[in-house]
Amino acid sequence: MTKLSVNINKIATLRNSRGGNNPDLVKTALDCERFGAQGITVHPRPDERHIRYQDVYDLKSVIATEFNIEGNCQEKKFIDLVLANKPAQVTLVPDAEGQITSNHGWNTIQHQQYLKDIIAVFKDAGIRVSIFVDPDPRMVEAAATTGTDRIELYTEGYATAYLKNREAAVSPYVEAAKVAQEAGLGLNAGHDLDLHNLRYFARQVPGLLEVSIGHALICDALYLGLENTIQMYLRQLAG
Ligand SMILES: CC(=O)[C@@H](O)[C@H](O)COP(=O)(O)O
Ligand SMILES: NCC(=O)COP(=O)(O)O
Repeated sequence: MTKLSVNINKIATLRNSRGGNNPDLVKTALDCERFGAQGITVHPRPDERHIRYQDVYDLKSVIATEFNIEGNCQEKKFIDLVLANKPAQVTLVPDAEGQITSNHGWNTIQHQQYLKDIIAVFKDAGIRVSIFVDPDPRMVEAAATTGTDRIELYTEGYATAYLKNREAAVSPYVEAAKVAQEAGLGLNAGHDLDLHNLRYFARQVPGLLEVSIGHALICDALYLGLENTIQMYLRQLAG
């Protein structure tokens, strides 16, 4: 079964736009769980433009499903935040400063030693580690030498190419997933997955343990309601 982890960054974006507490991020996370989400994902960024560091503490104390914190482990503040909260999973993303959103995976060959060292820190704290990678077999093979438990395949390329030719779009992801399986790595995926492209991806990619979805899901919820939307995403994953 592939788990759905709802990324609630966009709820925080909306809240921050007026400075108050509407919508309430913690309540939304609990509602996502109540509506069937099997995990909650946040991606605090150094400028706190959506998720604030304090949000992570507030969420950690109430979330009953899998809590996944994504972010840039080259920031000391991020490492301290994760170690203080001990989520079920940390996903390491190589964001450059000022990026609008995540737009590439780790070069696991170039940063192999750095990743080994930082992954050991999180694993010593009992936190499962996933690293964000492009669907490139060389990057997946090198990821397997870092000690990470899982990889998260960056799916923006799939989402963009899906409407033109879905077979070609998913093919590198299927290959990357096979390499991950052979190497004993767990497999997550995320970025720009939506109600149109999710079912095909989940059916084609072997061993998919979890998807994290935020932007499209929260946009859909504006029209369809949050409970209904989460149920619709879960149905895409059910086959
Ligand atoms: C890691 C990833 O794929 C991103 O999608 C991220 O979690 C979203 O971040 P933003 O909400 O800041 O665009
Ligand atoms: N890891 C990907 C994620 O959490 C959500 O990405 P998106 O659905 O907001 O593009």
